[in-house]
Amino acid sequence: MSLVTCKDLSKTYGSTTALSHINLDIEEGHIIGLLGPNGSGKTTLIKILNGLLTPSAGEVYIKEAPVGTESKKVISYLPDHTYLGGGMRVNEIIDFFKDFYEDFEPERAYDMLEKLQIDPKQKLKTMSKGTKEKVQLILVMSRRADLYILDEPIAGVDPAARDYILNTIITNYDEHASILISTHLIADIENILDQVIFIKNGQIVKDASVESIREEEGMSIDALFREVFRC
Ligand SMILES: Nc1ncnc2c1ncn2[C@@H]1O[C@H](COP(=O)(O)OP(=O)(O)OP(=O)(O)O)[C@@H](O)[C@H]1O
Repeated sequence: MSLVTCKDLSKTYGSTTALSHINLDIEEGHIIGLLGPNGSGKTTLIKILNGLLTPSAGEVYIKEAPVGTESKKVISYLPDHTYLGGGMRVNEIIDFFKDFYEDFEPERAYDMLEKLQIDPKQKLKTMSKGTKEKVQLILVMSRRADLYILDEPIAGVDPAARDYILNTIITNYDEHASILISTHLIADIENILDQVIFIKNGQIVKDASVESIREEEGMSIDALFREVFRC
């Protein structure tokens, strides 16, 4: 089943066109990189998929239904900024997630916290930026969702922890789920991707499997990105 379908989707902010006639299909069982330069429309697209922005034109379906309460239940979303109240302890946030999301599995969250040596009793506001990001990613990946949408998941995380986190991402998701990851850290992440979407000035300029790109272009995704988007 198609997890995401966008038909002729456009978004404008006043006179700025952020997305222009996007047609997109995301199927089950893929890890997809949403890649593009600054201001190309990645966050706008992600916010529309999560119902935080409404399209100016076109249609969006999540599992064949319009974006709404039901689609929010099947998408686990990591935004590009901190959204959790700083005064809470991690274990309190875990309790909150457990009440809020039927598909949240606390034991997975505690297991990942332990591996990353994060104390569940610690308050968020006393944590470093990178640790806070790790906590948020752990929470998002501890749901049994159909679609994970991660907006810049590893930007503030140190390189040693990135490997663990990426490994956690690929080992913790169900084979019927898909993950859409927006990032500028392509070299770090490309080994776990099997599909990439290149977006430029609000338009999709490439939507292909990583395998076909490596075969046809004979280069890494990082190298191709630098070529396509050379300034
Ligand atoms: N609230 C807003 N009001 C007006 N213009 C906006 C707003 N949000 C985004 N834009 C514009 O829409 C375009 C797409 O922005 P968007 O944040 O989606 O890009 P992005 O690919 O996520 O960028 P980055 O990689 O820098 O995070 C840009 O031209 C941006 O200036």
